[in-house]
Amino acid sequence: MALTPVPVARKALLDSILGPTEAETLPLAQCAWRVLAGDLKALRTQPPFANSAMDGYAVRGDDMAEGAPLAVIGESAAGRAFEGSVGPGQAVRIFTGAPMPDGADTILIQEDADGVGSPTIRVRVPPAKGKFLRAAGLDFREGDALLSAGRVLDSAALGLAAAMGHPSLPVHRKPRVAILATGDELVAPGEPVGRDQIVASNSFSLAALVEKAGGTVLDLGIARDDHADLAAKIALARTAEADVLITLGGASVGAHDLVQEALTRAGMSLGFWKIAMRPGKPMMTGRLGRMVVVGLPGNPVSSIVCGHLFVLPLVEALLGIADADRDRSIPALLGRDMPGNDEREDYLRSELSLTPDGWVATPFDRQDSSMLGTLARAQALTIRPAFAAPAKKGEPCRILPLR
Ligand SMILES: Nc1nc2c(c(=O)[nH]1)N[C@H]1C(S)=C(S)[C@@H](COP(=O)(O)OP(=O)(O)OC[C@H]3O[C@@H](n4cnc5c(N)ncnc54)[C@H](O)[C@@H]3O)O[C@H]1N2
Ligand code: MOO
Repeated sequence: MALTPVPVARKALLDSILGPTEAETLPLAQCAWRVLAGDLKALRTQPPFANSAMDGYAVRGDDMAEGAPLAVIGESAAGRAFEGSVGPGQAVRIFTGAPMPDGADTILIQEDADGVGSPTIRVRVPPAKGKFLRAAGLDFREGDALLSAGRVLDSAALGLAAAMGHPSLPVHRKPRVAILATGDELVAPGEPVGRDQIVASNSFSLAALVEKAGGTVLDLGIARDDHADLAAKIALARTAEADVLITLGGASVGAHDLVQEALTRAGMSLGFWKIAMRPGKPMMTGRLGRMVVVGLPGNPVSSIVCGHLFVLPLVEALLGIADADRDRSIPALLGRDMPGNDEREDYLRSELSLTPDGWVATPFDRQDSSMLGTLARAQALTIRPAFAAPAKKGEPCRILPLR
C-alpha cells in the first residue's frame, strides 16, 4: 500500500467527522478557552453613555483659553452622574469613566488646571475641543455581531462577551477522547517493572495534547496483546460514547500487532493506514459508528508527533474551529547541512536559536523514535519534505514550534 502524504491524511481525517460536538450553555465563569457554538450579538451599547477618559474637569471647549477662570459647580464620578448642565464659564469635577454632564464637550485634565480642589480653577494648558471625551457606542452598539461561532474564548473574547451583556454562552461540548495503550510489555508508572517490561508513557503524552486542544480524556488503561482484552476495551470506548478512540501501539506489521484487526472485527471501516512521515509511518485512521479511530504507533516520539499533526487538529475540528487544518509551521533557517530525503516527510527534533536573520533550527544528531529525552529537549520539529534535495546550513526550511 502506498504511503499517504501528511496533508492528504489529515484532511481525510478531519473530513471524516460527522460535524462538531453539540452546544451546551454554560455560565461565563466556566467558558474560558471553550469554543463559541453560535454567533454573538451585543445586547447593549458600550459605553452606554458619553464619559470621560481621564480625571479632571468636564468643560465647554469654547471656554478653553490659557488662564480662563471656571466655576466648579459639581462632581461626576463613575456610578454617580452629575444631573445638572454645564454653562459658559463653568466646569464639573469629573473622574475616569464618569458620565459627561450636559453642556460639556471637552475634558480638561487636572494636570493642566490650576487650583484643583478649589471652587474656582484656571485653565493652564487649553485642550482641543472634544479632548478625552468617549462618545456613547465608541466600542460597540446593541445588535453589533462581534464574536463568531468557532471563536476560542480567550481573555479578550470572554471579557467582550461579558461587556456585551451575556451572562452565559453556548459552547461546544468538549470532545471525549478515549485513550487505549496496548502491549504485553507495558506497566503503569509506579508498578513493579519486570526484566522484559517498560513503563507506559504514551497515554500521558496524548492526554496532555488532547486537553491542550480542548478535549476531555477517558483513559482506558492498557490492553494486553489479545483479542478478547482489546475487544473489551474497544467496547468500553463505545459505551462511553467517545467521539474519538486513540489506540497506542500494535500498529505495525509484527505478529503481536493486533490492534487494526481487533478494530476491524469490532466493525471499524478503515480510513487509511501508513503515512509518508518519519516518525509515525504506521499510523492508521478509521470510523467505528460515530467514533473516529486514530491508531498511533507505539514508539513514544512517533505517537507524540502524530498527536501534534493529527490529534490536535482533530479535536479542534470537533470543537467547530474552522481552520483546524491550517498549516501550523513557520519559516526558519537550517542550522546544519542536511542529506537528501526519501519518500517520508521528516519531522526532526531540533534546537532553536533566534538570530537577526530569524529562527535557526538545528536538528539533533540522533532521531530514534524511542528517544523521549530528545523530544523533551527539542523546541521545534524541523520539517524535511519528502524527496527533499540535500540542503546546506543557512538554507530556508519550515519548523513546527513545540512550546
Ligand atoms: N518490519 C517492520 N517493523 C517495523 C516497521 C515496519 O514498517 N516494518 N515500522 C516501524 C515503525 S516506523 C514504528 S513507529 C514501529 C511502531 O510499531 P507499533 O505501533 O506496532 O508499536 P509497538 O510495537 O507496539 O511498540 C513500539 C515500541 O514502543 C513502545 N511502546 C508501545 N506503547 C507504549 C506506551 N504506551 N508507552 C511507552 N512506550 C510504548 C513499545 O514497548 C516498543 O518499544 O514499528 C516499527 N517496526
Ligand atoms: O515511523 Mo516509526 O514512527 O519511525 O519509529
